[in-house]
Amino acid sequence: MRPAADAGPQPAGQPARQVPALPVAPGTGVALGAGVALALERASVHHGGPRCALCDTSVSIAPGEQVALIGPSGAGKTTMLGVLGCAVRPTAGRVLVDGAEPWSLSGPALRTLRRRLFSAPQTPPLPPRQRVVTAVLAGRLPQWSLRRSLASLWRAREPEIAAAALARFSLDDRLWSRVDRLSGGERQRVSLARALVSDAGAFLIDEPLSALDPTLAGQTLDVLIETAATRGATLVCSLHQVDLALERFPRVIGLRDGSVVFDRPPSRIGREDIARLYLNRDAGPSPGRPEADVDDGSAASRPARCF
Ligand SMILES: Nc1ncnc2c1ncn2[C@@H]1O[C@H](COP(=O)(O)OP(=O)(O)OP(=O)(O)O)[C@@H](O)[C@H]1O
Repeated sequence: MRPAADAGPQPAGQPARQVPALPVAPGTGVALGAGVALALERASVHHGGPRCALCDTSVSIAPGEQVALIGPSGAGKTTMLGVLGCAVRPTAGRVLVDGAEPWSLSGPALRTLRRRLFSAPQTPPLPPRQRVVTAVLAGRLPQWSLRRSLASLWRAREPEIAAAALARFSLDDRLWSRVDRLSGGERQRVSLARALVSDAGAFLIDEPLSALDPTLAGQTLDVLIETAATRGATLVCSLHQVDLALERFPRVIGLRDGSVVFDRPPSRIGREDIARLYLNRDAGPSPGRPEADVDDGSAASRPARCF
């Protein structure tokens, strides 16, 4: 693993730039690097209709563990991340964060617990007219007082911290740009830079690579993985890039129809497992569809590398 200070993505063939290490958040009372334990116990979520978006699901994620969530559209990945991030309340079952049941806590205790979690949604909620520096430093709001947060809207505090985070994503030259002057991929990385400036013990990241080209996607994922590993933070990341999930994560959970189909290391996930996970049951088999790639018998024992 590369050291945190020089791990930012670099264009191929160019010498590595010197990137300052991220300063540590002072005085928050939250130990940087203390990973958060996350668990679902027979958790279900109904978003209103009869179908469950998450169906009687149990998983246990140790502090500092790195887990990829994969599965077809509508499988329940965002819903699972929402439940783990205490944004979505399970309609049945329990979620546990560091052993505590968030939905039974008082308001202030729940807010304290949520500070331990950093959730990055699929579509970054970045105000278009905001400066990038302000957008990134929003990742520090949970650890700032109200007064300091309001003051930061007027004048950016600690811009060097935002600059260091942006540098990890090769965006340091965009520090003072307006958000609406960024490309979709730049906006996505600005949103991820928020995770780097936060002192959360768990990163729950929903499809962080959807707007990125393949090279940037790999580099960006590496920054997230290295940052989490360096801090000992827990990382749960939903991905549609199955190859990257299998290459970069030690544990991969396959979700389909709100249920866990498999939950194991990539070395024990075969092409057949991937093909079944993504099987489109509305259409019959045809050449080029996932099941056509599966070798009968031996496929399940080989790591999948077919997407
Ligand atoms: N707010 C909502 N109201 C009603 N149904 C919802 C809501 N959010 C999600 N769903 C439904 O819950 C199911 C799971 O959705 P979810 O967004 O968790 O899937 P996903 O695996 O993240 O999908 P994608 O890969 O397309 O982002 C889907 O059937 C979806 O239509």
